[in-house]
Amino acid sequence: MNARNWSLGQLFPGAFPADADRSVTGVVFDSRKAAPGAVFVALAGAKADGARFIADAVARGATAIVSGQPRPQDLDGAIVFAQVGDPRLALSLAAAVVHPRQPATIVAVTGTSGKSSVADFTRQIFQVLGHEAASLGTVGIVTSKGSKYGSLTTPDPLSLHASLDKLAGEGITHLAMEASSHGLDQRRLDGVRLAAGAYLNLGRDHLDYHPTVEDYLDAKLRLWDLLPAGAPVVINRDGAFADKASAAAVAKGHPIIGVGCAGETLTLLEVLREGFSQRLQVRAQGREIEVVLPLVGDFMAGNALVAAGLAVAAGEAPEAALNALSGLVGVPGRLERVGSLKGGLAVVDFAHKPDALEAVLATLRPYAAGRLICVFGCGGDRDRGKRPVMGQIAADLADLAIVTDDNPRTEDPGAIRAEILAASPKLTEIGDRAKAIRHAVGLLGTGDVLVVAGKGHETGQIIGDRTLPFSDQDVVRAAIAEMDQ
Ligand SMILES: CC(=O)N[C@H]1[C@@H](OP(=O)(O)OP(=O)(O)OC[C@H]2O[C@@H](n3ccc(=O)[nH]c3=O)[C@H](O)[C@@H]2O)O[C@H](CO)[C@@H](O)[C@@H]1O[C@H](C)C(=O)N[C@@H](C)C(=O)N[C@H](CCC(=O)O)C(=O)O
Ligand SMILES: Nc1ncnc2c1ncn2[C@@H]1O[C@H](COP(=O)(O)OP(=O)(O)OP(=O)(O)O)[C@@H](O)[C@H]1O
Ligand SMILES: N[C@H](CCC[C@H](N)C(=O)O)C(=O)O
Ligand SMILES: [Mg+2]
Repeated sequence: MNARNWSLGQLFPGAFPADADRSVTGVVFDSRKAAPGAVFVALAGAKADGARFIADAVARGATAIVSGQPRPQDLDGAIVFAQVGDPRLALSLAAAVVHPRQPATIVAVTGTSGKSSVADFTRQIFQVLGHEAASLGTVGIVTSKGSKYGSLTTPDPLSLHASLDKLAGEGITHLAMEASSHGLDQRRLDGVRLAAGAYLNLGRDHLDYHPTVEDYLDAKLRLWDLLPAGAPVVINRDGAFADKASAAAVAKGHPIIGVGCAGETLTLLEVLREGFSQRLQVRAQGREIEVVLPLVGDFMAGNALVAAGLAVAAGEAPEAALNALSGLVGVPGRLERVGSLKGGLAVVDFAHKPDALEAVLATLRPYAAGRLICVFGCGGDRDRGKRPVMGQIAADLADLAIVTDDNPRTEDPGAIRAEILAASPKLTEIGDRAKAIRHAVGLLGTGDVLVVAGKGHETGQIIGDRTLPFSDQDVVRAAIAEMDQ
């Protein structure tokens, strides 16, 4: 809770006409965090209705309530109360008042796959071009001074605005952030002053939360509503549903920076694979520019161009943005080459959804003169429908696919594996993730490539409500060290 006070009129303009001058000590949306004098915003959530916790917030000292529902009849008369149409929006706007500073230039990227990579690459481009830059998303907050891990891709509005305020205070002028579909749907970014947005692609994910794919796409395209009039939008023209994303941007009057093979602003003309790098020919402003991208994979080239597009949207010269790509460093746990054993290569990747698994296996296939081996699983308490789909992809695209556990959370790990294994008799099963990885490393021989997919940068395995320390990279390295005798 912050030391200073705010008036309710400042925090929630128009919501408390009679009590606008009343001051509160802070804003909370979780009753358990309510301190004396706070305003509690009751949110209708996926698991619970926040209105049920109004009494709890008051018992802990809250003196004002904002809710989507009418005033509870038994609420103490001394407590001020406002009913608003969209409590999540009200919360986000209030969070931006409580934590007022933001980096001057903030860009956001949405899409099913590649957001973390694009946010990181955009930060790197901004840094190369001389700006104090940060990125914020699944891998946490990253600046030139280091990184701080956070558990959500798009944090809740109070944490998000506290971070933006702190970054601005530290002198960060440029920020690239991820906009998850949950974050957009739940209005977590509505108080962020964005300069530009980007759309990558759309595949199957989060259908446990979004009722349909259309609803999922609509949530992503809310990003355009958050941009000021005339702010540019970067579209990966090669991504699924790019036409819909661009039609929605045009309808809202946003100019488009199209990138990719079908892009009109940064046009990818040719890609030549050179070991673990690739040589890109890109046309920008009528000129052909050659970029040596020190990263593997067609989709990483696409991500890099979206990042360059965001830098252009933020006012950088296209050629300068493209030239900065030659110094890009890969993101932890995204096609990360961890080690080699007996002429075989081990890679760790964050693919935990069908499109990503398909893309990563297709990307690694040309590197596998021998066998392509895949160890993967599916998270518990997440979209069940993707399990057999991922099982089929692994069976089709890998020579050997081992199904293992990946954050079973509150589900029965064996039951999750069974849903994946049902896709194909070709799949094998080793439940314990460390054992599965060790077994796969032991199979490596000349020309083989092993990809351990699903956890990427994660440092824990979530079993029940406990998170046990676990790192795919550490297990791979330890297995290699043990077997490389
Ligand atoms: C499904 C989902 O998105 N849930 C998020 C949502 O919680 P919710 O509002 O649905 O919470 P709820 O449990 O139903 O409770 C409703 C309200 O009652 C309040 N409450 C609850 C208990 C109590 O005693 N008192 C009280 O006041 C809660 O604080 C909440 O405000 O809003 C919370 C605050 O913003 C989030 O922390 C929470 O994320 C949960 C932990 C989560 O796991 N989210 C994941 C699925 C997520 O958001 N993932 C995306 C995408 C990831 C990606 O693909 O990259 C992300 O951005 O990370
Ligand atoms: N443009 C892309 N198209 C398809 N797959 C991709 C793309 N970019 C990355 N991937 C795959 O998706 C995985 C996750 O990449 P990244 O973390 O950059 O995406 P994300 O959108 O942030 O994912 P999440 O929503 O899970 O945080 C990568 O490890 C890779 O397997
Ligand atoms: N942000 C994603 C990450 C999933 C990572 C994967 N390891 C899993 O647990 O399914 C989610 O929370 O759905
Ligand atoms: Mg991410």
